[in-house]
Amino acid sequence: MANVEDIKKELENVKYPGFAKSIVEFGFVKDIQVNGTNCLVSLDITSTAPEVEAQLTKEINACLSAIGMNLTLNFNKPQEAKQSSNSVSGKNIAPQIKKIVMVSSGKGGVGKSTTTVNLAVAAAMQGKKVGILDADIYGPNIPRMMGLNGKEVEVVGDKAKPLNAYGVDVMSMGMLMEEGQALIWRGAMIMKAIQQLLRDILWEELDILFIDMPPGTGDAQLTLAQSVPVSAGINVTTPQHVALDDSRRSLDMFKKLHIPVAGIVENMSGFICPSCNTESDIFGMGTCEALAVQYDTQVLANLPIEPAIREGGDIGKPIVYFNPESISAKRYMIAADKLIAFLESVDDNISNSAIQPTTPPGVSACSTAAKPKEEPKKSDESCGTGCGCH
Ligand SMILES: Nc1ncnc2c1ncn2[C@@H]1O[C@H](COP(=O)(O)OP(=O)(O)OP(=O)(O)O)[C@@H](O)[C@H]1O
Repeated sequence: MANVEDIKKELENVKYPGFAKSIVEFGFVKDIQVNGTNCLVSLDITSTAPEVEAQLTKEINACLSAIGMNLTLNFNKPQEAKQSSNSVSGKNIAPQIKKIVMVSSGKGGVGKSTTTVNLAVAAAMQGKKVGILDADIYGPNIPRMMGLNGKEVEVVGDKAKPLNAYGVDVMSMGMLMEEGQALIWRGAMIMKAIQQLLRDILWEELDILFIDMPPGTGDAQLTLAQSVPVSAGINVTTPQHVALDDSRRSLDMFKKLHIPVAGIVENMSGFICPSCNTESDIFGMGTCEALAVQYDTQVLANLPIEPAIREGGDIGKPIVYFNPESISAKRYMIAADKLIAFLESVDDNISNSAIQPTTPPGVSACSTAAKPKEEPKKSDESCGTGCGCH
């Protein structure tokens, strides 16, 4: 009859799936109890995968029945992470935020920060409690665009308080680091910084937190998706074909990270002449429509090149707040409205009401405000400034 030593010897022949070492060498065999021809083996394993447990059960059974033992196996394994949201790790390090919106672009300079600022202010103007996290470590422009450049961050205990402008809470890498520092940042540092910006900032209860990401599809995007459930992704692009190629990468990334796509913002789409206030096509307009169809999403807005948008960014006075009657402001308002409706549908249709643990089931952070009417000016005549209108 076999004793504990005999059984241990047999178990030395059982390799841990995928490795050359045995379960004994790994130290996974925690206890062996023998009672006549019955034995109880307890294993601590590191994998939650059911196939690992199944394979070990099969192999241990085979080798112990060969020496006439009846086996009872006990597995002690880690809890499987709940996959109730797109948060790959199942973690949510910022549960007081109901909806997180990742604003991304395939490449830099297409107007991602401008879009983030104006959409966030538009959502706040529609009654939402909104925040912006400027995670663009390579070019943290949000403080300037929100008129917060040079403002001191208040520290409470070991946490920092976001600043507020135009009803929006704002925190930026730019407010917390020395100038130029980010240029040497790589993978792990970016990941740590993003997690800290979510965990160590005193974010209040927010309906929507917009996150202005660094351009591209790298570590920052992955870290964010692994740290919090992201309810929606917005892709900002320009209508030129080369930008659209980058956009595809960005939209593919959303797909891979299981981030529902709220839509595409086609920025610098046409030109609004400051003299005659008419819109004309410069680089192409409307090319994102086909992209949206391809990715089963919508175009949230076509934003023209409008000098007032750039000026508003430069002096920290977002157009949507300071010039709400402008064509661009109205388009931002409609885009925010579409986004809010989308965020509601994420709750209703994608059945991920647990996407944010603090939102009780059935309660949405969002309501749909009345759509502002857009009244683009029609003009039959050129203003004579060469804007291209006719
Ligand atoms: N629709 C627009 N009309 C006029 N100017 C615009 C428009 N959109 C953006 N800009 C201007 O273009 C410049 C780049 O915009 P922004 O900083 O928002 O781009 P970004 O994609 O966030 O860039 P980065 O990759 O450097 O962070 C800014 O000066 C901004 O004011």
